[in-house]
Amino acid sequence: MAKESVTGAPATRRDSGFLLVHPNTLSTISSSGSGDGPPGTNQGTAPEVSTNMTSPPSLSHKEAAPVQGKPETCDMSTQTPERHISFSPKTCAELLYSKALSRDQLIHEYHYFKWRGVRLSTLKIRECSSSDFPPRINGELLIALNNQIYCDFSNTIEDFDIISNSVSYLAEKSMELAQTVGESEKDKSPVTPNSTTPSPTRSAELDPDETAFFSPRSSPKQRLEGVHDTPSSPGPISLPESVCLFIPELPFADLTVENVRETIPFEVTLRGGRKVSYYGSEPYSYGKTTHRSNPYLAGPLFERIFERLTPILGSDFTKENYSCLATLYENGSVGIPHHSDNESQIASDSTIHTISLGGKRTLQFRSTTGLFFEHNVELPHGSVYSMTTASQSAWSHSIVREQSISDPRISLTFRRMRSSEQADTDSTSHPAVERPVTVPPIKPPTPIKPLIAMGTHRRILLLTDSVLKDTPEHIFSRIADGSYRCVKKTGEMTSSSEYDSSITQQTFFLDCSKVIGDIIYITDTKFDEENGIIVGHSISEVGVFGAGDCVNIPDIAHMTTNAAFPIESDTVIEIKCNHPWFTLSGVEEITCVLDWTYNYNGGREPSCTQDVSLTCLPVNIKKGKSGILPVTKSRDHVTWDTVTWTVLDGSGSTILEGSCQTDCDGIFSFSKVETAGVHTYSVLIEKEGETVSCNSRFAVFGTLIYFLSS
Ligand SMILES: O=C(O)CCC(=O)C(=O)O
Ligand SMILES: [Fe+2]
Repeated sequence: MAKESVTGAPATRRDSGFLLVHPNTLSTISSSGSGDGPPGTNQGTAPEVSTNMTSPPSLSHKEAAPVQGKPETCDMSTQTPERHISFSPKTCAELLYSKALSRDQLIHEYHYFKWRGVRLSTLKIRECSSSDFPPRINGELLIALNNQIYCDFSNTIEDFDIISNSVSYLAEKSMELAQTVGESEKDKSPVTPNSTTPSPTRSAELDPDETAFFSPRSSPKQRLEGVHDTPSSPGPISLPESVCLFIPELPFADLTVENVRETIPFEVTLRGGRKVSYYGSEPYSYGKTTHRSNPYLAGPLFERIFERLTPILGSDFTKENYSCLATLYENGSVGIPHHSDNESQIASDSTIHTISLGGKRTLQFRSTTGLFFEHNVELPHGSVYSMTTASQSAWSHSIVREQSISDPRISLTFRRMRSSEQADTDSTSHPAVERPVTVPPIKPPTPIKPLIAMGTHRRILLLTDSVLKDTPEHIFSRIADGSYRCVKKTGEMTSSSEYDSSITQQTFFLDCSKVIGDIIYITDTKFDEENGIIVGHSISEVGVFGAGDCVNIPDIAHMTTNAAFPIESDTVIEIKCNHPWFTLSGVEEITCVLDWTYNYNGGREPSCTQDVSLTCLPVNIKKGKSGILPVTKSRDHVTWDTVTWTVLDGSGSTILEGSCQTDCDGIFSFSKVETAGVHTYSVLIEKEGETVSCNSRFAVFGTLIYFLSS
């Protein structure tokens, strides 16, 4: 007996998030419209596809037909099988919600589906923070899987009876198996639980009174047969014989519900309205219910049951070995939810045999691992079905509630229990259900070729060392679509007193981690140590577009990276900042800022008209030092204006010239000046028609300029 509910398992298929996987084509297959789809499934809607996908292999599905000479499978269906499969809820849950699934794996899966041409349209990768990134991808995968991915294939459960941690693996695997489908079914040999040499029943030996429950009847057939089932989901045509078998004919057709009720008291009522009585030498607990050991009732009922079944099921089918849970379902509104009888008190190799009396009810099997299959098996009055150990480890079963049924039903379920001594000496619980779990290796799919990079997967990471609280937003507004989202600021200074000029080089790493299509903008703040002023910001841009398609637009000279271009999408880029006014510290993680707050210049957007002051600024550059020539005053004023500046010699000839927008803020940087040759020059600074001339003395060596005095 199992728990009353299966944690996490959906109540209905419709609710369950079953996954339909069609890895090898996304082009034409739609759901059958049978209503079996998962929530949100676009039934009948062709999924978004990549046009160059190959067609699915065409598969022939066998009609369900009993195989002669061996036990029948459980199939009475004449339905045409659906041409897709789904994964069981457990597998889905493990796959999509497992903590074991790393972020990398999720990203891997994500890209797998992208690569397969599945449009993961709702994922806003760039809008997520690192903490909710995996769930978002999970959600997206779930949607994608539910809606768009189908597998054209049918096979028996064993082949897919795996607990997967990789959708892509399953998808690839299913493609392989799709090629061989059909063959394996044919070759399956039946599993016959406790098969025995039949012997005649001994009912004739019973006291005439004891036979009152039972009509005289012929010997039952002495073998088990596969039950007949109706697949209620796409999947194997028959319920595998390794799951459930019937004793042919109806061994207890002569035993009525009323007969049994006269003997069995059904004193315990369980949740859902089932009434139970328990008999057996060992106690039995399931869910919150515990049954103490309880001797079998004397009298004809159990005597006769064992007499009839032992010859069929095997000599160990005895009252000593087997317990009986008798369950009364007063009518069709009482059922038993999906569960597996996998309690540790049940012997690991016990087949569970059930006599079904009264109203004809439906026994439903669902696979719990690997692919999803669902089978309905009708339980007519007087029938006996046997569930194998496999049925408990890889399947759940339930008695479906059917409101229209008014007849009561009684089931007598026999389990071989482990003895107390066994239980004491063997502390391992449940070998029966601890079947080896094959966790397929996470097999990387064929290398992901990004379908498109630029503009499609665009995410922009802004890395800044701003000495201000936040880097002004407009600094990044040059970025074409303005779609920057993420800003990384570490080691930022909050005041100029924190500035450490001894830091001349720092290295940080930027892990692009397969985020294809990223554009990474790296900003820095220029800080005039001598004057204690911030003189501007700069941006470096790195595009990560996947193999063969990368760009680097270094905008500033003082940042270098180790990255050879093009950059592979999973490259770790090392960026060195080797100027004294940088105070970048390590960048380990990327933080996405969703609620960007503009906090530069007291929140005021700089104005392009008022902020640049064209004045001759004091310059103090010493020999042996690097430095800057401030051209504009920019502590609080940063504009879009383009400023040009020219260094002129005494004769008016241009010695040096340059221009910058205010995001580089009119500076000109020096390398170390080792030798000073003294000359007098003038500097002409222009901005939007305004001109300022500062007559200053500079020492200029080649491209080096050394300021002497104004
Ligand atoms: O009533 C039945 O046939 C099934 C009962 C059952 O699954 C159980 O007792 O565990
Ligand atoms: Fe059960």
